[in-house]
Amino acid sequence: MVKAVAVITISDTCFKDNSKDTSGPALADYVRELFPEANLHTIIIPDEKEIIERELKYFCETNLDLVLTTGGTGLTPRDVTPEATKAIIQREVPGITMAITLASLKKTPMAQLSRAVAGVREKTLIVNFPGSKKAVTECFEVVKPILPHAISLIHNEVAEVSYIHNSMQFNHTCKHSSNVDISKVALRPRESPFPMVEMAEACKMIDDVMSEWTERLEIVTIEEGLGRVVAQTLHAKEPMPPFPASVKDGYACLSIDGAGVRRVRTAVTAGDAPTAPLCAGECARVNTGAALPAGADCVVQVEDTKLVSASEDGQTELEVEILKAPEPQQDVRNVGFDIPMGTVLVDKGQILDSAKIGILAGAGYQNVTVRVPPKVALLSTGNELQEPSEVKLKPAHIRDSNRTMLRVLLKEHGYDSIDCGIARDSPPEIVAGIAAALKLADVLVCTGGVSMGEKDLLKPVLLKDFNATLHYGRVRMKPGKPCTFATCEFEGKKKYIFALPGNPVSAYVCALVFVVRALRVCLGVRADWPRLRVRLAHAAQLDPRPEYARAALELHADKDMPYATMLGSQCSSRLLSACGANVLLELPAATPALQRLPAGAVVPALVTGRLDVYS
Ligand SMILES: Nc1nc2c(c(=O)[nH]1)N[C@H]1C(S)=C(S)[C@@H](COP(=O)(O)OP(=O)(O)OC[C@H]3O[C@@H](n4cnc5c(N)ncnc54)[C@H](O)[C@@H]3O)O[C@H]1N2
Ligand code: MOO
Ligand SMILES: [Mg+2]
Repeated sequence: MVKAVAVITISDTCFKDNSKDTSGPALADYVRELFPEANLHTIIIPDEKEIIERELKYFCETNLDLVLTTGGTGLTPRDVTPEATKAIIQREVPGITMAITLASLKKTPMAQLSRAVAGVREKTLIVNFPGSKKAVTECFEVVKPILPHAISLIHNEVAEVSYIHNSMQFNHTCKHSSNVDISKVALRPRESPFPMVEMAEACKMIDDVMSEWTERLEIVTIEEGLGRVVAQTLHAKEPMPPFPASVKDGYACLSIDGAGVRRVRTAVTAGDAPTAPLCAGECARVNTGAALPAGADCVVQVEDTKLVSASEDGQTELEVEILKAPEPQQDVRNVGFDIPMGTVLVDKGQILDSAKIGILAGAGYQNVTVRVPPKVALLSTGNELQEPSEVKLKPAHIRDSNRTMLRVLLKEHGYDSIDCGIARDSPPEIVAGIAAALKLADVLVCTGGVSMGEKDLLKPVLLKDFNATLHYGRVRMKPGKPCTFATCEFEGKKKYIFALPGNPVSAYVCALVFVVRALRVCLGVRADWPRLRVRLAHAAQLDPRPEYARAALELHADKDMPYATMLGSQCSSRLLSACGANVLLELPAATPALQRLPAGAVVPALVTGRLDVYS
């Protein structure tokens, strides 16, 4: 447990004018995020070796767990932070500075000029960072995953260390079997050992991992292909129209005849094969879509003609007057006008919609080869869960809503899934539930048991019993913080596991932003949800985590942008907040300066629902 941290800004300039300090506040924010329960001390001191040494010693003597400095690590004569740090530490930790330098060198050759030091005095870890906000941000990312563990090691926290060792096998190569003892509640870690990754990192991990998925194909009828991703490019094997066709109901003529009286030689309605070619001075009555007789090169609509003579019974037109001289090709669709032969009708990677299916039908295709998404299994976990169909609830029980919600959420977005029931909160039951699901599916989506309680067994079971690689175990997002993405080998095949939080809204949001994304990556289609800029219809309180707020859009023709109304309390348990939502608003994390967005503020919104269905 990290109780106290100090962030020291070391800079003559910032010491004189505190408002110039940007790296210190940035570092303080990162520390608050990583150790929300720790007391945080922030000070600004000048580039004076004695003062730096005195302050570092003071913080070590007052038993701080961690001291981070920013500034004074470069080559100017006033840069003395490394010297002061070296003078007071008892053990150097060169790996930390090496890791920072290696990572920074990828971004800038200037990293060669940093002389930062990391080390331990008594029970305090001290790490020097450079003095810019950008550098602090990049360097903190590098050390973030090891800080809790390093501090536990310094404090010799045996239980925590062993758990962290096991859980830290993700991202790394040491895939030895885990010895996490999850049966002893007193030994559970008091702080999550899983680094909190940013949303963008989590998405990138999904994209990298899921893009390994090898394409699987199946042939379906074009109608069954609705919403599916086409795996082969289909061309027009014949032109559309296959004959020169009239665009209007009128008279097919020779444009060279100009205006004037014509003999109506024949009538051609749609579907009639044209008769003998027209000669000069003749026309043919035609309907929209009818084939033009040979010789005709234009159509004059009936409105631009006058009857000159007819048979006595009024059944037959004998002569008409063309009132205005027609242009060549007027109101004619020539062969291939709509679709020239060889045109790409649907391209590999496109999603079939009604128009494309119509085109394929018109072009004589009956079947289409489409990509097959991975098989998805759904598993709920929790001792408190009963089947939704059960009429009577046992004391302290609830009905499982996640499985049904996820099944239809996936269906809504075009994916089938296999229901694998409920596993109780015991390691053998969870192992059995996961194993049964992995036998049937490539992707397992389970809910519950990923947070910090003694019954939250998913991560330890995945690590220990499935030797899984955890790509991430926490994400800086609300809802969905403990969301987990893992892969493992099972019966010789790679499996992909999304362990979503049990809270219904967390499961809903994580399924949209992670699971649907992963399935889209497998199909090789655009993975991101479309983003709109929308205005808040009301003020919104910001959370320390970036938030996906469920909202309904109102589309007003007279307003410059759609207006978004959040759907009541955004508590993670309250699925009513997602009912009727067609967007997830991407609300930024609160900062000391910005705690609330006013009504009318513009925010990005992920369009996850239908915009034509709103109340
Ligand atoms: N000490 C801490 N506690 C919690 C933290 C934390 O960081 N420290 N994180 C909170 C957050 S954020 C979330 S989200 C939840 C995640 O919980 P779990 O994934 O461990 O899920 P459970 O504990 O099993 O259940 C949570 C909640 O959801 C209900 N639930 C579970 N499954 C279903 C289902 N299939 N259908 C309907 N409702 C379900 C369950 O009854 C609980 O009420 O943890 C916080 N705690
Ligand atoms: O992240 Mo949890 O999903 O806030 O409730
Ligand atoms: Mg829990």
